[in-house]
Amino acid sequence: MAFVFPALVAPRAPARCASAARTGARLAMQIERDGGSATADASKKSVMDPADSPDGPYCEIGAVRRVSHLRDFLEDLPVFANPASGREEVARHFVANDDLVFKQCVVNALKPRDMTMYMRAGAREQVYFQPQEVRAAIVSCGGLCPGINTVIREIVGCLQKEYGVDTVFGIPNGYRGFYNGSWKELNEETTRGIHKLGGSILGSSRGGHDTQKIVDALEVRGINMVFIIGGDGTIRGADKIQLEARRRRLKMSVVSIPKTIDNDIPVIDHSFGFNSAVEEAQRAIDAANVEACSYPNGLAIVKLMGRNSGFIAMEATLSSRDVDVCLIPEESFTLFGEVGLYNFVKERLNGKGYCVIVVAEGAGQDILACLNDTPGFDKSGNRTLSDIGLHMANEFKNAFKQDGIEVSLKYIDPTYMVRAIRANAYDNLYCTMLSHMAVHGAFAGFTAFTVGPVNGYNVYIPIEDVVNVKNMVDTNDRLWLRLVSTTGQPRFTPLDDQCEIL
Ligand SMILES: Nc1ncnc2c1ncn2[C@@H]1O[C@H](COP(=O)(O)OP(=O)(O)O)[C@@H](O)[C@H]1O
Ligand SMILES: O=P(O)(O)OC[C@H]1O[C@](O)(COP(=O)(O)O)[C@@H](O)[C@@H]1O
Ligand SMILES: [Mg+2]
Repeated sequence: MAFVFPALVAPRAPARCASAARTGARLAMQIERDGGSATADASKKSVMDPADSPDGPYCEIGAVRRVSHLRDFLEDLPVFANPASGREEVARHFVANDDLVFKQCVVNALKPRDMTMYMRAGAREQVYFQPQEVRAAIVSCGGLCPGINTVIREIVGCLQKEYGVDTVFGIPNGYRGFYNGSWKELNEETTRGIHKLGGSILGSSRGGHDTQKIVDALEVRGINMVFIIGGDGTIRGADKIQLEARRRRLKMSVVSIPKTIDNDIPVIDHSFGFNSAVEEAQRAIDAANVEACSYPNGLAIVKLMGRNSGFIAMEATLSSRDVDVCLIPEESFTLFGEVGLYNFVKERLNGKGYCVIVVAEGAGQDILACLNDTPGFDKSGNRTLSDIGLHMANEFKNAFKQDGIEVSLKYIDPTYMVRAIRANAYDNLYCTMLSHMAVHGAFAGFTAFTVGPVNGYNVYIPIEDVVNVKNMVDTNDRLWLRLVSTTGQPRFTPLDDQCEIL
């Protein structure tokens, strides 16, 4: 089978391409030989000369991000036909292991292209589990996020309805529940209607990850598919579980379903629940706007979640358009001084008559760090944040009083209200696709992977690609620049500091 990419016109390749076509062909063969668990590592970049391309137009080959397969450490693993093979309407949508999705889809024909490719997610023709042997477990960890229940429901639904699996357990209260809690059987009945609920029917927690105890519990109960819903911390925990399962040579697919309200997981387009959160955050901004414009010198501050990444604040601001200033962790600011926020607020009150500020909870932590002696940490080891919104409100209240200016100041903190809602229609659909893809990946024998959309296509991503990098707002990107042009906010840092940051 030829390994052919959709034609992508690019400049004629330089001389180094002479052996590249051979490398490409080698890569194609390797993928084929491995039954599709694509084996090229990230360093294997190569370029195919147009003259050598069987397809005519120029194409480039390389950098397929490999997803681990159980066969990598278990020899002679039996392979079976997908139980849905007999259903023509399903079988025609089987995804081949050499179907790939480019990470970078917008290219400049004259510039080098990031050739990273991910394996397209979806049901495979060949599977490595028989439905009757599967014993699956689902756990949710870390902070809540709209859509967790939809994910739980859809994993159960896909396992049981699409593949005919009997046994699916729900693990209570996060990682600790594997070894310290009563597991609950999940099925159509116990998951009916849960996609309309916020939170997680399984419960969640921070801390409590004990790799040995978790894998012991999984081994004792004969679990061979583990679906782990959680954010960056959870994914690091999932990585440890899969490594230990591999060390013990267990036939166990460990699958991460990325969850975060903060949208801080890299590679994927955005995380589930984020859309619902932005929608809900706007309600708080609406309220702030009404309060601010209804009183003389109305000033409203809305604090939104976003520990290290200000995506919710940025997108809620951009979609609301009623915001004067948006502050995110990615851009430092000063409250006072010539270029400080306070002066800008005064200008808006003088000009427009009122002012609305949106602040992500992780913004301005450097300002607060000077006031706190020792930083705190939660049970997962995340630094606990001081309340920047409240601090700003108090500081401004005092400053206005000192300046003899009467203001009507309202501080709105809807953080948990934004996080605890049910998923909206968009996220319910997103979670459905995501969960089904996770199940298909596990049945196909893949492990140590996470799943999510890249350029709109669901793909399987090696866990190692997402564990140590955070997705953050790029303040040089056009989305942030658009926000700045909407709000008209300047940089609230002295020019010297700006140079340092740049
Ligand atoms: N480095 C790590 N190794 C193992 N487990 C971890 C690690 N970091 C976090 N965890 C576990 O993952 C779970 C969730 O992590 P947390 O940071 O609270 O939320 P999130 O996964 O949403 O980022 C917790 O049970 C925590 O103990
Ligand atoms: O639930 P807690 O412990 O109060 O934590 C709040 C934190 O959880 C989050 O909502 C999400 O954090 P995680 O995705 O890491 O779980 C952050 O935005 C916020 O800082
Ligand atoms: Mg986290």
